[in-house]
Amino acid sequence: MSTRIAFLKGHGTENDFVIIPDPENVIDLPPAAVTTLCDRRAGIGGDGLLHVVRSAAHPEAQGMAAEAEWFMDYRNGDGSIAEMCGNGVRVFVRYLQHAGHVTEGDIAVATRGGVKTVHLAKDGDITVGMGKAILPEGDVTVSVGERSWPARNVNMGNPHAVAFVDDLAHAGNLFTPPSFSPASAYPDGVNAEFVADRGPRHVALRVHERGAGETRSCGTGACAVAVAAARRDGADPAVTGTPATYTVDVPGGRLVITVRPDGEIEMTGPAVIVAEGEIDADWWAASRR
Ligand SMILES: N[C@@H](CCC[C@H](N)C(=O)O)C(=O)O
Repeated sequence: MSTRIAFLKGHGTENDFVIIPDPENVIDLPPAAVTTLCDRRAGIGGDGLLHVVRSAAHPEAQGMAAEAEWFMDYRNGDGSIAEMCGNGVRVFVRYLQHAGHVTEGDIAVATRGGVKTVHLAKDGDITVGMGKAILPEGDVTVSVGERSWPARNVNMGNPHAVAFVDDLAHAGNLFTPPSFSPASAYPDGVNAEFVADRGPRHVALRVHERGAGETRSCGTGACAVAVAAARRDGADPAVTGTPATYTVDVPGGRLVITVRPDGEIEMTGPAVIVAEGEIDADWWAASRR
């Protein structure tokens, strides 16, 4: 492996990522390397890492290579692997555009949550076909400090627990993860969204992400929230036959989510490349000892 490793930094509604372009999948990225790169003091800093690999070169994506040239090998900032990242997939495609790998149009991206179609315009916001949500049955309670709320399970490829609250401040500082009852509800961990109403079809959320802590946004989380809100509001498109569009404010900006009668979900939001550079070879070598 060459010691010259390129990186970029990007964000989507301030959910920020270290981007490591590695088309042929030759860079060794064990969890410790990911945590070091995502460290905000000793590394580059990010909620997660987007490892950009050709699908044909990655064992987890070879089966999707005929449909999607590129695989988003997404890692959480703590080094763990997640199935999907909604903000990440927009930033991933913004990177592909920046690098000249794709131009405007519909871009298929392989993820662990399946192939996603991303609509890319020359500039402006990016729309992603996020697929359908699964709503596992089961009563779950989420607690922060002295407060508890019922939570709705929504799986967007990755797991979410959505709780409607009167005031986002009631979720506390979220320095520690919320707790769940039953404690066995999420054996693989969960992303927890706390949601407050802002107006008709307009909500705001805070999120505690599995593998990252509180972040400024979560794209899959915003989709999970729109699905849960539509059910709560009697606007479930599967029942009404009419699409439901929700504006979801996150601490880092705004996402717009549309749920269609067939269950397909579209997410629209920004994606920004902030910087690019080269990782210092000595730092990289020392950080891996
Ligand atoms: N921020 C992401 C979600 C990233 C993965 C999540 N932390 C998990 O472990 O499932 C998004 O924008 O969807």
